[in-house]
Amino acid sequence: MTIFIDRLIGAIQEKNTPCIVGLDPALDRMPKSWLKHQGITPKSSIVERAEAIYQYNLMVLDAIADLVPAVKPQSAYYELFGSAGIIALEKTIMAARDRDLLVILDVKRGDIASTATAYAQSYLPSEPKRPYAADAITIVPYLGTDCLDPFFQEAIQWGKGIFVCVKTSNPGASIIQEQKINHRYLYEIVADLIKSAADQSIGESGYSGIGAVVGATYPEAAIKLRQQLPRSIFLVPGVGAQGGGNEGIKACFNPDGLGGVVSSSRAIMYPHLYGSEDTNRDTIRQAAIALIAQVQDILTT
Ligand SMILES: O=C(O)c1cc(=O)[nH]c(=O)n1[C@@H]1O[C@H](COP(=O)(O)O)[C@@H](O)[C@H]1O
Repeated sequence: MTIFIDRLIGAIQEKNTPCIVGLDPALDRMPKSWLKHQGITPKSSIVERAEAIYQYNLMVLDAIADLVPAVKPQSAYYELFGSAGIIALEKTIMAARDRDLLVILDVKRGDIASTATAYAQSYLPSEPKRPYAADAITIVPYLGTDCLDPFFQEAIQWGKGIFVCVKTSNPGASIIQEQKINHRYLYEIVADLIKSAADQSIGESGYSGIGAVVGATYPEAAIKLRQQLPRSIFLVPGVGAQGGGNEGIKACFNPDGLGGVVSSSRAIMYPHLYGSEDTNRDTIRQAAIALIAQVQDILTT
């Protein structure tokens, strides 16, 4: 069995980019012309809307599948439609796998040990054909080590990945994550909790799939965290729509040009909202190519 981290690093090297695309399908961001073409109106049923988000994802997947190593669906955009949305998420995961893309399912879960195990078994099952079968998930750390360990154990057992929210990209993150305890930031203490599981699960690629979410919006934190967790893979959001800069992206990578995946959702999925005249398969592809070029430039200079 080739474990998640080695498949991810292999796909990054094959596609020659650490950029990934977030699948956050929101009807109110989709072009009106596209919705009209799909027959979506204010009277459309929940099932029709959920099918529309799946169809939109197919357009995005077809535009970017050969360019990037992975996609990151955010569960909330699917849960919004109840069971129909869950079906749309399952179909999206399967469509991504069919296109040889790794799937990082963004669920940001966290709970007491017994429930954490159930979450991990739901999203990271050993059989790839199970619903929700993702390659990695995002989790939140604030219930403590007994919340983290079941996720780590399940992931290590089945060769999957975990991204712990260590320093998130949002503007309010510092109010909690930059609290100081004994002269150290809370995010550094959270990183300590990951280190031992990460060190015990280093793959042939030299990296560990026990990783961290580190926003591109906080370069100083990223520099510290890169030193603290040298072998962990970082999920790096906050580029594009959230304005994270080159410095923050660069800080998340090691000198070998590896160590992170740079994730962009809205700026890729909805080019018409970010300066492009239209959104279609071509403009989505162009948006992904632009991100890839930007990141390549950052990592090679
Ligand atoms: O885990 C994430 O992906 C994540 C972590 C974080 O710190 N900040 C963050 O924006 N995200 C996710 O990234 C997506 C937003 O990406 P953009 O549309 O590119 O800004 C949403 O799905 C967020 O939930």
